Amino acid sequence: MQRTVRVVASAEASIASVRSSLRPRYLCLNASSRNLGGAATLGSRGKGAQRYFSETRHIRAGVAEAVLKEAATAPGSLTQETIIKNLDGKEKQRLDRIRNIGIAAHIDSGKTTATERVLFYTGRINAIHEVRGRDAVGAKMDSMELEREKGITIQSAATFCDWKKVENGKEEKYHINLIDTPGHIDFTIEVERALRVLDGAVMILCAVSGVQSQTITVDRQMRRYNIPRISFVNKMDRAGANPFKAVEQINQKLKIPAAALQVPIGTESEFKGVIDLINREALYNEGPRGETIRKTSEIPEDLKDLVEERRSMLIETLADVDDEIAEIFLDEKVPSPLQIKQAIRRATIALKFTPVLMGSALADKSVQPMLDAVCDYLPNPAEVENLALDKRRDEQPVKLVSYNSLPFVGLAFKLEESNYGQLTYIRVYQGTLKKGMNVFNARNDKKVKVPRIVRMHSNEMEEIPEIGAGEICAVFGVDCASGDTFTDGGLPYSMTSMFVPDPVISLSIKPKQSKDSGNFSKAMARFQREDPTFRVHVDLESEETIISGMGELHLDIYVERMRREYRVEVETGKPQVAYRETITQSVKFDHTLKKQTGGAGDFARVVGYMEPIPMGPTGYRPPTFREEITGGSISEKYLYACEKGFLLSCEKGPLIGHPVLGATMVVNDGAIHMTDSSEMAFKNATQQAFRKAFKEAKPQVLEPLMKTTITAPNEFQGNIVGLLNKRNAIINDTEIGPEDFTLIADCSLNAMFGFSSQLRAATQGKGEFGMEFSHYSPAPGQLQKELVAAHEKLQADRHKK
Ligand SMILES: Nc1nc2c(ncn2[C@@H]2O[C@H](COP(=O)(O)OP(=O)(O)OP(=O)(O)O)[C@@H](O)[C@H]2O)c(=O)[nH]1
Repeated sequence: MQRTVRVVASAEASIASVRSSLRPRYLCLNASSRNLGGAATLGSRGKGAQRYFSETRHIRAGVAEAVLKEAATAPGSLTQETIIKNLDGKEKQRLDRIRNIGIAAHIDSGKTTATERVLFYTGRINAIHEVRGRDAVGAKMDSMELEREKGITIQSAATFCDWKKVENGKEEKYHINLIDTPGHIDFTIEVERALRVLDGAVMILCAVSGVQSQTITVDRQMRRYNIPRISFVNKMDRAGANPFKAVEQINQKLKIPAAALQVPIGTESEFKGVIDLINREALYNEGPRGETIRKTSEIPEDLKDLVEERRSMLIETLADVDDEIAEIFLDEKVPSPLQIKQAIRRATIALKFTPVLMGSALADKSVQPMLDAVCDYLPNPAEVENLALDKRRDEQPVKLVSYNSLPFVGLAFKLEESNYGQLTYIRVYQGTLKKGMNVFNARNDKKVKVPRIVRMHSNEMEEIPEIGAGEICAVFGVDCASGDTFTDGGLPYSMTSMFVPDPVISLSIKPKQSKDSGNFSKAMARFQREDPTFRVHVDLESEETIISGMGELHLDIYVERMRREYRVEVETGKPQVAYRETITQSVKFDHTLKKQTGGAGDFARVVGYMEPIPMGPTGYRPPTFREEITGGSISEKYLYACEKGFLLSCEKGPLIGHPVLGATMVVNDGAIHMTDSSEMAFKNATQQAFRKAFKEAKPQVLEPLMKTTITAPNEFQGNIVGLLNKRNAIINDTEIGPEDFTLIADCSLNAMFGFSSQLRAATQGKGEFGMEFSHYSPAPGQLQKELVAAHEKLQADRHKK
């Protein structure tokens, strides 16, 4: 399990220290049977202790808070379990009934369609609208006009709902905060930031395609943030649906033990419902939109064997990942349904297992059992370890506790511009966020007042006076950047933010009419604030505004949003690839900068060598600078200037003006002049030495290779292999399914421009593809020559001007 709870040397000792800081009479609380919120129990200290008992009852809430406060401020003072055990009953129950979940999957698996059902069955919406449906309304969670038009999710959308789960004839209400994320890799940051703040996820798979390229990406992202997940095999109504193939693929390809909790009743258009393997019960959806679940213990005769076979497989898989089931299994006994459920919960939260459910969102089948599974098997906020870094204590990690009366700590994970100003999504990790409260931004210590708090329901909102720990909300009027931590000012905490991939593609952009430049700048500033993978900079040489992002679709969407939301028509240049430059051999340098133009001159001499850095596990490494000066020929401050000069040079390589990777510069000697040397002289000398040495070190242009996944009906395989061969792609894997095939290849990004339209033409619009940055690799010789020549011409033209 990666979500290790930091077991502290002695939790009890810490409790003792907290207690000793309290007045002595509190010692009557028994450490082993502390029940701070419930009835305080009497210690074994006899009558003296008894005398204090009644007093303690009055202040026990205070003690609870003191212990918890200490737990939250002293790094590693208590284990998460101890803290949770000590939460008072009400608080425990509140947390127990909260689930913060995300829905993530490959493109078009049915995330939005499934979310629409969830909202309908939980009573959040009164009617179901389909993605690209005939009623032209569009699904609730695809609220952006562009999303509805294109039928894709571009931005993640947050909502919440209450699900009434029936357990043993009793209704239990769960509050679910839910984020629907986009499937396209171009919008991957939306998945990253959602997973960063969620406690669990539903991974949706297509019953026909099983694990697809983006499922693998999503799997990686879930692992990055230690997110427990349940799996939902959707589209069981489609021809060729096979949920067990999907289960097998989760085991094999994602390498996470998985087992089905259900078997389908009927397949394809005859798909009627599922059999719950744990209770051996058939579940049928009834009513116009499948809103009623009819449960019966009558299992269709032809499915009885399959039910027993799959039930045994479930128990066997659990025995591999859960000790309690392993023991029962070894004793050749059969676990009870309750034992199975508890084991699934334990193993899922421990990231050792994923339970697989199945259904068809579009056909309104078997979505409710998936919601039950969210409540049954995904963790509540108190069961997830969330850490902050304590700035006072050398950034040591501290556990945050989802307890309402602790000091507030929250993370701003997403920004969005709305009609009422900037909306900031916040996950409250600890404490309570109240309207009108002052919060502090841990990045810059700025104090901001929270004027309004809302709960988001896609693009609608509901104003609330406060929000407790473990919840997700949005606030207005709080100026910050994505990933900022907020506290109540008392705790010097900051939380680590999400992983932000580097952009791979850029293009120049400018408004067609100069009158639009105000709105153009506004749009740029907003998009950049909202999306950390969208970058904007002005190229100092060409004076052009350059936007960079994750792919053509990503940038196209922003250009389109500029037109629609800001009424700015823009001109864009040809998309440019984010090339890099490197060297392939070691060279020595000995460079002197000497200028004597009357008055004070400039003097700096730098001696050393430049060499390639060996590749790291993820490829070329960032450039590094080292000094190996002996005898103090260059002083510390000038060496610092040398390093600055080197790093500056690496931002724009000498070959084609792109950043440098995989090169190290070592300065091991030099000379200074008593009056003429300066930091500026050493910086410039290093830059000049770098340019010369770089060109001598057999430099190379590197191009990004993209892991490209293409799926299309089998009959088009030949066409697609032809298209890829033309692009010199390296095909790494081909998988042929009953209808479709999937091909995984490494392609140069440069060769993939315009591929989407060619793929459409070659597959009658039935092919799909996705690209994701894989690694940098030397560009083909001819391309390198062309790029260098083009860069030289550009430089010469600029000089002429
Ligand atoms: N046959 C069938 N089609 C479905 C099912 N669920 C969704 N679809 C269809 O699959 C397509 C994609 O559905 P979405 O809900 O937009 O999928 P998504 O995963 O949210 O898509 P992105 O966010 O763009 O990746 C739509 O045309 C849906 O109608 C299902 O259970 N069965």
